[in-house]
Amino acid sequence: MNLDATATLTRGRAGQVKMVLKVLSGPDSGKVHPLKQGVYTVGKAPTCDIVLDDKAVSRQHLRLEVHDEHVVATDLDSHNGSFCERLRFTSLELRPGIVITLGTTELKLIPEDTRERSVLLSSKDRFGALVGNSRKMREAFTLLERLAPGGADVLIQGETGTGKDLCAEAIHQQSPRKKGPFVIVDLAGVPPTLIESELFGHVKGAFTSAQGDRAGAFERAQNGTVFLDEVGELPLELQPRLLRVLERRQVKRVGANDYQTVNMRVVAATHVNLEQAVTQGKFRRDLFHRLAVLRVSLPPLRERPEDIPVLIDHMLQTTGRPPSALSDQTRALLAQYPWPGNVRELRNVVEQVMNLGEEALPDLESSSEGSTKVELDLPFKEAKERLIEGFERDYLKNLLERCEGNISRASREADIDRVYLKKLLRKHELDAGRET
Ligand SMILES: Nc1ncnc2c1ncn2[C@@H]1O[C@H](COP(=O)(O)OP(=O)(O)OP(=O)(O)O)[C@@H](O)[C@H]1O
Repeated sequence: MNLDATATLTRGRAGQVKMVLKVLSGPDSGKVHPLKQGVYTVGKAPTCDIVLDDKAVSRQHLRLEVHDEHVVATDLDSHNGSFCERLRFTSLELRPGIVITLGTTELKLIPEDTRERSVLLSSKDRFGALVGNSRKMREAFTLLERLAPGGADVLIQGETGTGKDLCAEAIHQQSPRKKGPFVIVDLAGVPPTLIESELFGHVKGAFTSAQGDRAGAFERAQNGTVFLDEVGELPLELQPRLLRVLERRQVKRVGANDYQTVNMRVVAATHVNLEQAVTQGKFRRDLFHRLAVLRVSLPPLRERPEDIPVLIDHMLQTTGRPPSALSDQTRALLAQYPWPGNVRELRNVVEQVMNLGEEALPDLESSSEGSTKVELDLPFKEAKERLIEGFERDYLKNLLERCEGNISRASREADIDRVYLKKLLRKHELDAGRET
């Protein structure tokens, strides 16, 4: 490595700031280094252009060559290595948005002119208690951030365990109604005979067991939000009454003569396909259209396997455990399972493993399409490598299929650098004829 040459190039740095390097974690967390075209050294030595006060970083750790739209990062034979997506690299072309790790320090490359936008985008890695880094979840978060502060009713669709409850609560919390009540009615959990009274309330004597007046959910949610979970379970005969509530904000208690005006927002959720329920005559078309004005879909976990590591880290963090609490082997196993019970099932398995140890990992059947399986009779290191290789191959195949072989799209969807993606595709011989 020719440090003199680097110094000459460094002096040649000129022009406008092209990008910034933001320190996301480690002792220098929060620091931002503007990068102009030219060469920078990164390391612990005070003579480096970007000094990191991290014991696990070498004195001269990394060299960055900043170009117009990309940066070439070269490891300077560092002791602990430079990593991207958990893979060690010696030289890598970095595109804006990418995160690299040196020691315990994570560094993110952000284009200067969109710094503000990037911060906003990264804040979309979560919405309330929901986390997710996949493109699909980020899109859902962007939509949710926009619609939550408004007053319009919302329909959340998603399979069981995809976070519909958490999503409804976060919408309430991020709305001007957050100081008001959040009233939940699980329509699948209330006996059909009681749903009417639960939703609309009743007056004394309206039916045999009505011993006093009772306000229904809509009234109880005054100035707040009503969450109608499993709205598809609402009996057909009650559906016109819900429509009236949505359209006129008026409710009449069972047995009462007059309507009362209510001021609340309705957030409804369903795991069934309501359009199909409409065609089957189980759900009123007018009610569906009224409910579906603002629709958010939470994708199943099998369609966003890249969220699995993020969710696992989040689960470990919320229970006060370090990321190392789960071995790479267990992580690889969890990452290749299709999770029919979605995030709830993943959370249950992670909790089980945390409490009982990794031996308690249930026998997760691998996806029918997947070729990844644990080969227990091999030496540990080899078995682990094969498992990870299998996961990478399955993941990439699925990614390419989803993106119809378009590499740029695949790189965006998987949120991995295009050059790195191409390298992975080459490694797994999946690159034939793909140049898009
Ligand atoms: N994106 C997410 N981030 C973090 N945790 C999540 C996420 N999605 C779901 N969970 C976890 O999964 C659990 C189940 O989520 P939730 O009850 O919101 O799902 P649901 O879609 O409402 O399921 P159901 O249809 O069965 O009621 C939550 O308690 C939470 O721990």
